[in-house]
Amino acid sequence: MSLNPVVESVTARIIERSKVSRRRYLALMERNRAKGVLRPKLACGNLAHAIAASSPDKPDLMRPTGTNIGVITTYNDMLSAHQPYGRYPEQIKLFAREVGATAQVAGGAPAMCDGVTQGQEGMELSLFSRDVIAMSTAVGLSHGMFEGVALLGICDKIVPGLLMGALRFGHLPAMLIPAGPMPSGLPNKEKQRIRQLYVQGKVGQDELMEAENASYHSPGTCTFYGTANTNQMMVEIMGLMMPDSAFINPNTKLRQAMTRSGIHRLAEIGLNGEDVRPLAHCVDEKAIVNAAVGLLATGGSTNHSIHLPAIARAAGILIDWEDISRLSSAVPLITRVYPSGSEDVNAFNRVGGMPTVIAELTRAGMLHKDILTVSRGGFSDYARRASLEGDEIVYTHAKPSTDTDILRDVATPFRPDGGMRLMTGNLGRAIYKSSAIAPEHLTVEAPARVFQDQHDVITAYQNGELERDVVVVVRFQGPEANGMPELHKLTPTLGVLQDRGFKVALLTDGRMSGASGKVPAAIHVGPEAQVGGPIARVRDGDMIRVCAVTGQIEALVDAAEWESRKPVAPPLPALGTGRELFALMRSVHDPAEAGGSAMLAQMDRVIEAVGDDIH
Ligand SMILES: O=C(O)[C@H](O)[C@@H](O)[C@H](O)[C@H](O)COP(=O)(O)O
Ligand code: SF4
Repeated sequence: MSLNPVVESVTARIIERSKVSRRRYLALMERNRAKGVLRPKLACGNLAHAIAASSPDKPDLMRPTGTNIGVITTYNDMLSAHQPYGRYPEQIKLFAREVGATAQVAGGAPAMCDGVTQGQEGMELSLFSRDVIAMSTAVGLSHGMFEGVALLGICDKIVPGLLMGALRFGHLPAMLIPAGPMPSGLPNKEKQRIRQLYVQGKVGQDELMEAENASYHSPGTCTFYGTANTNQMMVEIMGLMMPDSAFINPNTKLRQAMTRSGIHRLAEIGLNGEDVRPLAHCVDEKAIVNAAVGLLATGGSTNHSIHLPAIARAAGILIDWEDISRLSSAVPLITRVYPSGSEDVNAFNRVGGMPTVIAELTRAGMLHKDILTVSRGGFSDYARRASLEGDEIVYTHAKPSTDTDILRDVATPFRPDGGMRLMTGNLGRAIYKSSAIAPEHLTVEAPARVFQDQHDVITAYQNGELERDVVVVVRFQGPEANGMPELHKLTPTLGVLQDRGFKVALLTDGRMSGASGKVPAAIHVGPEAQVGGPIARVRDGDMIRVCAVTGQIEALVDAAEWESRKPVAPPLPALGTGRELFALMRSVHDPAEAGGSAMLAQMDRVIEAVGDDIH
């Protein structure tokens, strides 16, 4: 099947828009390769420091012709998904030695668990922690000791941050090394039901705690299709991890075999390997479009409407929400995984998983087949299912889905269009995830109730003030205001109101979790309230229309009255829990649609100043 014309035209539009920035990016990566810091150029003192503690690998590390893999690890015990990484570096060193290579931990990067910080002050550090991760990745790789990079990360801001940092060392080949989802526990839908019972006072804290522990019960990624698992999908469909490696559970033989084969392959594609594949050439416009297509076809996290533009920017590629919306009009929704469906990622993987998704979308002409991947055979390798025969991984062609309630073919999709769209109107621009919304809720027109703090919404509910059709407006939640937190704690409360038959929608310049689902939400509204955006003009009682059918976010207020209104003044910045440390980033960031990064906003200024005078 030839390439879908919308995919083709959006790709062409992105290539055209990115011509200058992509040219400069590739020139800088060539400068890094030709004149940058690489192991053979280190002085004796530099090298001695780098290998002082690295017996028994010292002799190999002294050989400039070998392959030394730099590991960036984001291990900590806060993220169940990252807990398995604690043992990975020692395993990776062993696997590297098996093929005459070496590995060293180049550095670590922080990782925030958005589940631990959800509804807490720490969530206000979450989005900008992605920049900290990118810069930490750069600090590790700046040692210049490496011919290849192994990135250990899975969750929300971590994979985007790792890629943003590693792409600035795009002259080096790199690979994401996943660790996989935890085995299924209490079903996500049942967890959500018990949360709603708790909100209504029908179950107590002990029952809620028991349900939460039964849902989040062991090492591995949470099993809903949120931002973390959307990351895994995205990295796999970009060909930046080994084929069919995203959704294998931790602590299994296949998982360990996949890590081993990844490290062996990384030695082959490293700068001194026989099949060099620099990250800068793997992440091109077509790979970015493949990621966007995967996001839409699988009903992935709304956070990727921010992360994908940021990752693309780090590779000199410019995408916007119009690109995503245009693709969404052509890309069918072919998976339903919680919150868009009832089943979890383990079930998704069981019924066919990424190989079946990639095979199906490729067959339908929805994906670029000619992208450079870390796998030897190229993109077609990713339409293959991995299994173990003894200790060896064998690949077989992907099979059709075995459960069409979870995964379908393109000819019989859940929806003819993707799970996400751009919303516009007199309230600005926003993103709306439609894949998890029942058809009867796609248009909500109701009076506004305005808040400036998510916790006040729950208080208003508890005081019985929201028992009606309502558009809950939560503003001053943008990157400039307080770091653009997720407001996912509102989901159970708004879900209760919706279940009672009220027309309910959320409108916010903040974010929602990839795990948020059933309640209509127009999010990432820009310009944000903090910079005087129109959302700062909304008053209690204004009729607001949130319509995913027409793509509209509209304050139904007399035009002259609307134009005459002044934006309300911002609240004072919040201090405590380290939030004051991030004031720097809140003052210089890009808007959400351009990726919401403070680091990239400033980077682009210096790149613009240097222009083509790269040397
Ligand atoms: O974007 C995401 O996918 C979320 O940030 C997710 O990583 C977060 O952890 C949720 O908050 C978990 O869901 P609960 O908060 O419902 O447990
Ligand atoms: S998926 Fe979310 S809640 Fe689960 S470990 Fe990752 S960041 Fe934490």
